[in-house]
Amino acid sequence: MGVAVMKLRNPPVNSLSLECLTEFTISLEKLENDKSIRGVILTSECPGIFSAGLDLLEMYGRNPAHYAEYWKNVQELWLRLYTSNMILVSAINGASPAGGCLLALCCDYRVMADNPKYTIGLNESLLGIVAPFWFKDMYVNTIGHREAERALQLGTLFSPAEALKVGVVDEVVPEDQVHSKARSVMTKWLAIPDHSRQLTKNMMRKATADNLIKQREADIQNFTSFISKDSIQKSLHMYLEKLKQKKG
Ligand SMILES: CCCCCCCCC/C=C/C(=O)SCCNC(=O)CCNC(=O)[C@H](O)C(C)(C)COP(=O)(O)OP(=O)(O)OC[C@H]1O[C@@H](n2cnc3c(N)ncnc32)[C@H](O)[C@@H]1OP(=O)(O)O
Repeated sequence: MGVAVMKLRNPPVNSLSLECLTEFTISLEKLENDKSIRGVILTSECPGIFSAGLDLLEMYGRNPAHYAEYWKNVQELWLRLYTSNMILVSAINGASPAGGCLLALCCDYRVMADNPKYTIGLNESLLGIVAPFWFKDMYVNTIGHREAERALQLGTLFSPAEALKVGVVDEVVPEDQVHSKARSVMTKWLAIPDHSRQLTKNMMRKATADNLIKQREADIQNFTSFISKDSIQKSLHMYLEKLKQKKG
């Protein structure tokens, strides 16, 4: 029926390394150019994890040129996903912090597994970093200004039930039904003529995407100087240590 399933697979946690981001963007572009594909279901092959978000090791202990290159690719993937002509449905079958949540927010519809261990949200402030304005804009578009303001400051990671209530996800279903539900949602969206749906999507999202497009270079510079700061590198170091300790 012209639907592709994209499964993220970058073990152990589906972090978005530079390589993973680049492959993702290329795959998406191929699907976009394939006239037989009208929709994509985005999901994960890592058990219990949708995506751990941006790869912290791409933002820690590297040089400014690397940060700039990485950020350019993060922007590129976001612009392509958010403005895709295809119908994107996410089947969120695991934890989805920060960049993981970003991927889900780019979709037209979000189905999440009803497992309270899985959380979703833009938790950047907990890491001592700040969600960029375009992450914020997309959050506001999805859950409204007040909820976004609170969730961004607190770095809230919502349980599936909370995420549903606030509107971060559209539907929560038993874990074994995430894929079948995503498929049935897709069928409903496929019934709408592409040209009218695409123009409507464009009308809703263009201003947000254009806001980044008109200042892409400045955003790269901002990211690079922010992430290069000693204080920010220290915060990331502490966060990585905390992740390690949790294990031990
Ligand atoms: C002005 C403009 C300003 C711009 C300012 C800058 C803006 C930046 C925007 C940032 C966006 C982001 O997405 S920042 C990324 C945010 N992501 C997170 O906070 C997720 C952190 N991770 C977790 O919470 C957990 O790992 C979780 C995903 C739930 C899985 O838990 P598990 O118990 O299954 O697994 P763990 O034992 O924790 O992790 C397994 C290994 O993976 C590593 N790992 C986990 N998440 C990772 C990650 N995102 N990147 C790299 N590595 C990661 C751990 O360190 C472990 O490494 P080893 O110990 O070596 O095995």
